[in-house]
Amino acid sequence: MKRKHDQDDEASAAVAEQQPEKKKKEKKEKKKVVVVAEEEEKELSFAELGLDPRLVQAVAKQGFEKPTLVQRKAIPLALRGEDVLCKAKTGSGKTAAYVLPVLEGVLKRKKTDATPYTAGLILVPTRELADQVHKAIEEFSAFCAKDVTAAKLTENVSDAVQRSLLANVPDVVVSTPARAWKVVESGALGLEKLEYLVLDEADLVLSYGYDEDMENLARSMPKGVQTTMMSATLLSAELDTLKGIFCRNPRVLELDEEFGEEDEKLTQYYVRCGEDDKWLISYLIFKLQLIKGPCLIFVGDIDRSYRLKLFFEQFSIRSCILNSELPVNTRIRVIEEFNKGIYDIIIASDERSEVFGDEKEEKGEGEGQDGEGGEGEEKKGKRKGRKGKRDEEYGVSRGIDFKNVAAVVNFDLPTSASSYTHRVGRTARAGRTGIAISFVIPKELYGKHKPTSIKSCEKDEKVLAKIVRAQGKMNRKLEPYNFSKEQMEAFRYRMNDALRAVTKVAIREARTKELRQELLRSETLKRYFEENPAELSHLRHDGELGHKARQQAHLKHVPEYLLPREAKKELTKGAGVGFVPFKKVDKDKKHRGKFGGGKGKGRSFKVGGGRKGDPLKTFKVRRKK
Ligand SMILES: Nc1ncnc2c1ncn2[C@@H]1O[C@H](COP(=O)(O)OP(=O)(O)OP(=O)(O)O)[C@@H](O)[C@H]1O
Repeated sequence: MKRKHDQDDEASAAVAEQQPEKKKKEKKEKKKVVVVAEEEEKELSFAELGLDPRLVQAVAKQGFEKPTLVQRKAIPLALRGEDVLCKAKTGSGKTAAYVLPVLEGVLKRKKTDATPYTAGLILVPTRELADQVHKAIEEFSAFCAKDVTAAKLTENVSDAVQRSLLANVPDVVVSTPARAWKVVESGALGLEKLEYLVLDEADLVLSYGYDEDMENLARSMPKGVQTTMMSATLLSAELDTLKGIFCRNPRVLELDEEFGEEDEKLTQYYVRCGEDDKWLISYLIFKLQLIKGPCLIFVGDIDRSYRLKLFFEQFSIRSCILNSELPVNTRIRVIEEFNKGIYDIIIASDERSEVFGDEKEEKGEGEGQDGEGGEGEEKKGKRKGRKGKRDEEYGVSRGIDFKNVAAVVNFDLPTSASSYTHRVGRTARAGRTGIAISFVIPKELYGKHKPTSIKSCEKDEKVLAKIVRAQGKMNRKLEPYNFSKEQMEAFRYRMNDALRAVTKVAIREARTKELRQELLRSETLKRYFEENPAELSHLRHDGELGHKARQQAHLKHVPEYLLPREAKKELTKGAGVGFVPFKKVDKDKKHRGKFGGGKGKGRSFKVGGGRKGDPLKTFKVRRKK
């Protein structure tokens, strides 16, 4: 990729020659940043950061009492006009850290110059994220809506509509790189007066195959655009590429190290078990309500998500699906409804970050020898050409602010440590506590239960080792859990019954049915169907055919005699928000927040409603020695 500030080849070669010098200088710079950061450690308020009172008012309206670490560090630098390259953990408040300075800049300029032009461009890797960032801008500019306007370019709208949206000359545009380039190329969006550029989830913006769009966009911008780049996971190679393209001398903020173990709000467990056991354990966890509160379950692919949903339905466990096949409006609606508390369980297949997660990491950690590197190459080949019904701009584990998630369950482990970091980052956000549970298939058990086997789990143990290392670098740790086999066995026949009912045909039918329903709901297709009623009736008629998973009434209830005494109590108490522990509650430890939780080894969880018992205790859950 070419540099925005210097596209001349000779100059680039000269820059390359100066690399060692540059690196030394950068090292010094980085040290300088850490020192600056320490000096600024005083906990400033939003007003003290130098923000416009209208922005401060909006921030207060959202209930933000004081800036988070990343906001305290990044906002002053950005307000001073510096380029910022920032790595801070998931859920730490990066959105406000980059949005507020852009809004501040626009407001300040408008006091003396009201000329309309697009001054800020915020690039994000997915449409869901663009929608979320746009909403955040609307909230932060609630008290200055007349002075700052923003548009997002990710709606499923026609080019004409998008053109008219841009004809109003929004101050800030939020988009994926592909869409931004499309409108710049068509002349609908002018970047000649651009002042602020933000790349959120910066590493992913590169790895999503947006290279060409980024290159084109960089060429269309004036020199000296102030650039901010944010991510929770940035490897040094990516940092270098991004710095090379967009920044001259960015201030680098790496905020991970500043979190000690005592600050940790995320509790992480992994469960080593057989392929069918994870279905059994998941059934128990959700049927016995051992996890309460909103929960995200990640699975390896789309078919698997429907399979798990249908499997859960056999037991009357309700869940909804999120995947790249669903129309973008549906995905956004699902996220909104989950955040409003309409659904408690989302089963998400995170195909997109799965596809690109490994390559970077293999390179970054120098561990491409285990066979995954080759797979990466194959994936790379697919990257540009992969077109079809799945959305190329989909992603749920990156950046989406699912609210108050009590637990993230990696039903299928992701294939990279960075993908894991982002998935578990959907919980324990903004200072709340959260829990992550990951199923890991030991090598000797992989492929032993064909009906539930999935290729992506073949190297679970190797991936787990990488995850443990990566989390260790962030002062986080994963702890093992073992479930008592004997206690689980009583439920196994029910699980097998349910699994048998969820046939491939039932999955296919569920998948097409859901898609069909969403298409019928789609606003953009309404007019088309009005004009083509025959197509609509065909779609509806089609919906009446096909197969369903066999419904088995006896599975919907857990018979009394199967229930461990304490778990029975939980079921009859009804749903209450709170996490029910996997182990004995230590009476000496205090309740630490809405979902319970604590820190360090031997941490304990408050049982919802102050209950004494621990239902999972009855499963003889124990930590491995
Ligand atoms: N100063 C603050 N005080 C309280 N809550 C905050 C503050 N800043 C942000 N939040 C809240 O924290 C949550 C996470 O913020 P945000 O989505 O910006 O995190 P992030 O760092 O971008 O996460 P990710 O890496 O997953 O993208 C949001 O719900 C947001 O409203």
